[in-house]
Amino acid sequence: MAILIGERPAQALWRDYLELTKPKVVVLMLITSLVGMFLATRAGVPWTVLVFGNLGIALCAGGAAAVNHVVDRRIDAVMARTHKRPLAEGRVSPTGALTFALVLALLGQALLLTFTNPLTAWLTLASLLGYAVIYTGFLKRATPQNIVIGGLAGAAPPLLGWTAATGHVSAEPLLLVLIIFAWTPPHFWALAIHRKEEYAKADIPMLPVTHGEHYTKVHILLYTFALLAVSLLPYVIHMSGLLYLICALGLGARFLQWAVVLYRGTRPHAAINTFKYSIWYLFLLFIALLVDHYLLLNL
Ligand code: HEM
Ligand SMILES: CC(C)=CCC/C(C)=C/CC/C(C)=C/COP(=O)(O)OP(=O)(O)O
Repeated sequence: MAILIGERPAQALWRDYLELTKPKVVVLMLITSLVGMFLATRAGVPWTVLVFGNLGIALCAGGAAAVNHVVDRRIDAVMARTHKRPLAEGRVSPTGALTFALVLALLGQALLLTFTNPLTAWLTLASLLGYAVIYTGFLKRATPQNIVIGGLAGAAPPLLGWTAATGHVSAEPLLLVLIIFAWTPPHFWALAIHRKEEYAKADIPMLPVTHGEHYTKVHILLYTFALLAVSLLPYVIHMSGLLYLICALGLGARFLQWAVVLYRGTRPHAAINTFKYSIWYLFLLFIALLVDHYLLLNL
């Protein structure tokens, strides 16, 4: 029998707090930080860095996401996609969510400082503030380029993984950041086209609302071209081998195909399908980087 707290089952409470951390987004981020870590070294990554480094990054990202829920609770309540969120429906209070965010962020920072290095802790803190304060608190309501600039925070995890393993920044992880940076606009604007009316209703200046669908589709196409080009650079600088090149070309060509289908407007549901594909794309591209890395090491 479920234990009741007031009118609510106790179990729903932890689920609400988990939802605040945007767990699926954070899991994909963790895959990119793990790949950053593994690609950074020829020798293995120490298990403490692997476990507590990634946990630290995940806790800080989850903390940033919880702040996003607090700041956005009023607009979340207006949009169909987000109106059932814990703060939008009042199941979690802003104070409760902010306390939770603070605990996650402090725990994350403590783990990073203890098991990795100050550089990783600083860069993670910058990403946390970049998303929670600069993107959510300011850019989101200020400019249709919000997600392009704010995308840097979400793109950081491969760099965070790399610095956690090595203690320094270098060109290779910055290339991985660049890949996610170029991926973010097609990822988000495809969804924004699908949800255009909701963003307009919430008065958020997303690109399809301010500049129309056609303009947004052209930009998705351009960024997808740029993404395909940038995704080939790991091969060009001999960071990755032939297996990665083939995967990057195949995955990129498919992304481009979706961007063209979306641009032409010939298929129903093209926008949401492009958004869904973008998630598979990033996941598979980073898996390809990892598999290729270990293949190269064994050759
Ligand atoms: C500023 C940058 C970004 C913006 C504006 C953005 C926007 C969004 C939005 C609005 C959703 C929600 C879709 C929904 O609720 O149906 C979403 C979903 C998702 N995003 Fe992003 N995103 C960004 C960066 C990233 C990054 C860097 C990653 C991972 C590396 C990522 C991974 C995902 C995943 C996995 C989902 C699906 C979540 C689910 O099904 O619940 N996003 N994104
Ligand atoms: C430390 C570190 C790596 C920080 C990164 C933090 C993080 C979780 C970034 C996620 C990016 C994202 C999902 C943006 C969408 O926000 P939105 O407010 O536009 O979307 P929403 O309407 O679904 O809330």
